[in-house]
Amino acid sequence: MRAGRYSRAMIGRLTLSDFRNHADALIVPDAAFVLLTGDNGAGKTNILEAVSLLAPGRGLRGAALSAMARQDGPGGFGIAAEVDGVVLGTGVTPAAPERRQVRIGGVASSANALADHLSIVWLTPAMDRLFLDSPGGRRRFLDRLTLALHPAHAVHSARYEAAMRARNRLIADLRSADPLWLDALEAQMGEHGAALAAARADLVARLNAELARQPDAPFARPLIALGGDGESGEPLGAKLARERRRDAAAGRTLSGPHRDDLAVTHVAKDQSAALCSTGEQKALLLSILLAHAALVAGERGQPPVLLLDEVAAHLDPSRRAALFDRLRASGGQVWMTGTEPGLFSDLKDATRLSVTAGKIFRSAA
Ligand SMILES: Nc1ncnc2c1ncn2[C@@H]1O[C@H](COP(=O)(O)OP(=O)(O)OP(=O)(O)O)[C@@H](O)[C@H]1O
Repeated sequence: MRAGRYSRAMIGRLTLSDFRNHADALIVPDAAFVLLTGDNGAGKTNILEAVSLLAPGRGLRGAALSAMARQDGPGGFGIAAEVDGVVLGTGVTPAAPERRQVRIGGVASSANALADHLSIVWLTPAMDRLFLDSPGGRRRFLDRLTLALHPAHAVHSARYEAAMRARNRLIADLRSADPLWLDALEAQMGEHGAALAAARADLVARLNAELARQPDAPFARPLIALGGDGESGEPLGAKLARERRRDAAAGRTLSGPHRDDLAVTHVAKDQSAALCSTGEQKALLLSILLAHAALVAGERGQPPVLLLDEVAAHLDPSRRAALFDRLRASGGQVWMTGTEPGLFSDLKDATRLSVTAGKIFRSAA
């Protein structure tokens, strides 16, 4: 456990330069809740996206870096945040608009190193269809949660994918493929695939244990299960070797953790999440994220920063009040957006900001 290295993970000061529609913005939160309200298109989600770039990856929209620099700006953008006295900075220069640069405490660093200073968890409207759409989105969600607890997950994932791509190329012409090379690739897939599956299974078990500790009402309690074909007990490497011909006919690898899925059940209703109402699905997702935030807090000794985009508007008043209570109890910093300031009127301990066309103003409670 590395928790001793972490202090209070709160963003004390955030500056944006030429990021999306924000030419020059400064936010100095002085409370656990940071509330961003304003009309559609004002630039609220853009601020959450900027914060999400203080973690490894492409942020909460998964967008291209070149799309983030302000149109009509000089090209390039910068984001800087003070986290417990250390300035985390990221951005791109006009000369290299697709090369993300990271500085930690003024020293050039890697995006992965950001995770040592700040842990960030988000929920956006784009995730509303998570239970309805294809398994790929659920796998990415699962892997994002897994990575927060198993830092090596990204490496196993990259090596597994690389070996699978190489295998897919070879089996496209199975007769002239070198069997020894296929053996080697399948052994790699077996090794990294087993690590992926184990980390995911560990995450799911810990999430379910955490969810069982959380109150059931008024939030829906989910039960999570991993669906996939890893149940047979046969090592993946051997299975892949046996299935070469079938995979060659299909033109791709049909077995392995790249086919896993996440099955979520609404416990009280004994119903799949996909059959639940829109608001119930949102509540299930929030329960999972809050349980995950509790796991991250336990692992790191520090709760993550939560970014909740347009979450309050989807909940009825009792669920909204319960959410605010749970968020306060989580002890972390929470950034929330909404078009209606009235949604947040019950929150006394908040930095209230109104956003209008890329300008940010302090607003009264
Ligand atoms: N690179 C960019 N340069 C300038 N403006 C941009 C850029 N990218 C996006 N925008 C603008 O940012 C605005 C969207 O901002 P954002 O998504 O933060 O809105 P929002 O306040 O969250 O709105 P909603 O309530 O509708 O979700 C749009 O008007 C869009 O044109």
